[in-house]
Amino acid sequence: MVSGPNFETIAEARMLHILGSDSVGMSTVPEVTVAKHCGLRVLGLSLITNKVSLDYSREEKVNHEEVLQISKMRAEMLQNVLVTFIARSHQVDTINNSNCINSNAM
Ligand SMILES: O=P(O)(O)O[C@H]1O[C@H](CO)[C@@H](O)[C@H]1O
Ligand SMILES: Nc1nc2[nH]cnc2c(=O)[nH]1
Repeated sequence: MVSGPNFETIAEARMLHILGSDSVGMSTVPEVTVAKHCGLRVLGLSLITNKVSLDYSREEKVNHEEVLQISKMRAEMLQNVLVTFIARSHQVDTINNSNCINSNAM
């Protein structure tokens, strides 16, 4: 994680890569920290929107417009992932609750 608001420099990206990072973001970790502080259970999902450059000779730079564009392109797919996840967790809860009722009845 980098705190932003700027994207990581190539040196920072290289350091993160050497430390074993597969991806980098700005907001997930602070959001999870606040959510846990408030006693919430958290499921983190990250959409990877762009490549991070590790190479000084690479011309392309990360930009916020690209992040927004890819996010818009993937919004429906993410919505489907979430709807499926919520529906399946509800099924698991229902099965777990019915097991509790059955075992209580014995
Ligand atoms: O940490 P993530 O969700 O990648 O968010 C960061 O990425 C975007 C930068 O384009 C900004 O919205 C910033 O908050
Ligand atoms: N730190 C960081 N956050 C991002 N959020 C979206 N793309 C990026 C990125 O390349 N770096």
